[in-house]
Amino acid sequence: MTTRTTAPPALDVKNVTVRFAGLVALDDVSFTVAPGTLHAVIGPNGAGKSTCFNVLSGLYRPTTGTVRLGDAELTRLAPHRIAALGVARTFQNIVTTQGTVADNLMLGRHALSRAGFAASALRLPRAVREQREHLAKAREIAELTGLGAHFDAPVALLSYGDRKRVELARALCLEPRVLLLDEPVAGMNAAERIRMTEVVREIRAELGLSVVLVEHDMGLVMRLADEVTVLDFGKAIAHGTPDQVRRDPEVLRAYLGTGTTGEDAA
Ligand SMILES: Nc1ncnc2c1ncn2[C@@H]1O[C@H](COP(=O)(O)OP(=O)(O)OP(=O)(O)O)[C@@H](O)[C@H]1O
Repeated sequence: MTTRTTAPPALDVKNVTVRFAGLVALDDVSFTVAPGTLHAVIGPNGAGKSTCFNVLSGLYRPTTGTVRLGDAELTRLAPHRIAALGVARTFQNIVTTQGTVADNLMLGRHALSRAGFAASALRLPRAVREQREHLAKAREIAELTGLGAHFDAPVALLSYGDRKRVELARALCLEPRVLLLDEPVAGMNAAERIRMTEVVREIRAELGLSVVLVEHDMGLVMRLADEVTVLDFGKAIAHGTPDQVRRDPEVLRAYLGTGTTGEDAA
């Protein structure tokens, strides 16, 4: 896998508010994901984490506020335009059980294809060459995410942990500069969580991309995050390193107020 030499631009979330009818799901939220860092967004249930992710990936338009990736304003772009600027996301719920691992990763390469449909269908030399290059890249990403041995296997036959990593690998096939990880270990057993933690570490080291992580598993957040933003009732109540936020009185109040404590809730 080629290691990226240029750092991704900063991702800047500025004064973002999202209103649904009378409800304020995000209330004037600002934070910056510094280039090449892993930034976690945590908070109790209903705090606004998914809303925040949906704004970053373009599924929701904020009522006010902006999201910028370097010089590019993402705020009003459609999801596929945001993806084309190098922001890829995973989804909390695994959506695919169709096809092989290779098929799914090639879907992730689709947005990067230059040869048109007709050229591919006619198997013109340029299209054939491009297809071969995409397949080689997909195989590299499968290796990096621990799926190399399953490259030609049907996804439906894989374990839950492996399928979650197919979802991650599919997003990586877009060669993103920023990866949005939506609860990557949800529903996993302890061994699968450890494996996913290792893989996230490896992709960061190898690809140098920025990662935004929404995750309920506080152990994972504390092990992986460089910086954490804590949401509560739509407001950002704390920012800092994992150590700083875990000792922040406002954060403790937010979690204790929901009846959850310790490392298993976010
Ligand atoms: N499409 C929507 N329409 C109306 N209200 C919504 C919508 N999406 C989210 N909300 C509300 O916005 C608030 C924030 O929800 P959100 O799903 O962002 O929280 P969350 O932190 O991701 O919660 P969880 O940890 O339970 O997934 C909640 O009160 C939720 O009911």
